Amino acid sequence: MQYLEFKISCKEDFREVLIAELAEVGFDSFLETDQGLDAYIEEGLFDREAYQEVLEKYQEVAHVLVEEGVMAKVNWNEEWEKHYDPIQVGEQVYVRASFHAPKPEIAHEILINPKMSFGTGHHATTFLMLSHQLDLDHQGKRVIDIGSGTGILAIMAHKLGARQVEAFDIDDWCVENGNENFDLNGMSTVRMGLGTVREVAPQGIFDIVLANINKNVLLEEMEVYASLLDRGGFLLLSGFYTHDITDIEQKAAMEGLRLLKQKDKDNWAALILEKQ
Ligand SMILES: C[S@@+](CC[C@H](N)C(=O)[O-])C[C@H]1O[C@@H](n2cnc3c(N)ncnc32)[C@H](O)[C@@H]1O
Repeated sequence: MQYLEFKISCKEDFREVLIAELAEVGFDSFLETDQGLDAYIEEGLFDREAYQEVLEKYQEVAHVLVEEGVMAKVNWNEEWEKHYDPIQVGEQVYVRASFHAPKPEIAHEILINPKMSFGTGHHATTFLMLSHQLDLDHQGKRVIDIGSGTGILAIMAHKLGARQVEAFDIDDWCVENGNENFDLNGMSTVRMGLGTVREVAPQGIFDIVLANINKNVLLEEMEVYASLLDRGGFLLLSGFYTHDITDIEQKAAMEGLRLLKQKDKDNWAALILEKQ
């Protein structure tokens, strides 16, 4: 597989935001550098217009240093080992890779070897979703994770006692990596599916629906999420900014979902909504 590499100069404060935006248009790997970011995308997936739209949005803070150079596949495991530190969420959750030392004193340890997928807990949206999950009783519950990335939220649900966990993502690299992470966390009976919620068309009804994607996808798919939930069930959403909460809340209300709780970090928001 050939990759395009973009060297983007970017102020440190905006790196996370830019990574999230570029991930949405198909970039799947990032390395932070002294000057900003190196961002990578599979050659066949590169959509110049979508990429330029993101950079234009952040033109105050980001510019391309060097246009793409086609390169051979990078050894991401090696790169991740250099750049990925464990992270703790509250008192009870510790996210680490298999090459980090364990912390047995913490209640829930999540093993993530991220490779090319999004979801290590470092990004505010993942962190907020995990924090919301800790506030919800998962014991014996049916949980579905839409846009699962590394599978981190699905794994959290399993660790918190969910009896049924389903997960899927539109990116086949995430599916491959997610399944590896499920195996690492004792979830080898759970397999990540490939596709959008409409394509996968999950069967049955759920107590908790998790979706950390982006504003447009969430608004567009909200009615499907609502239809998957049992009455009294919870929808956890993230992937949008605090200034988008009203739009998300209004759309949710149209689908019979009431806002229960909100958290934010670095301008990113995450909500818990309840199905009426
Ligand atoms: C922001 S990441 C979240 C990953 C992980 N769930 C987390 O919380 O860290 C969003 C993920 O959603 C996937 N995605 C984007 N659009 C999607 C869609 N319509 N349906 C399912 N997955 C989607 C992306 O491939 C990406 O892995």
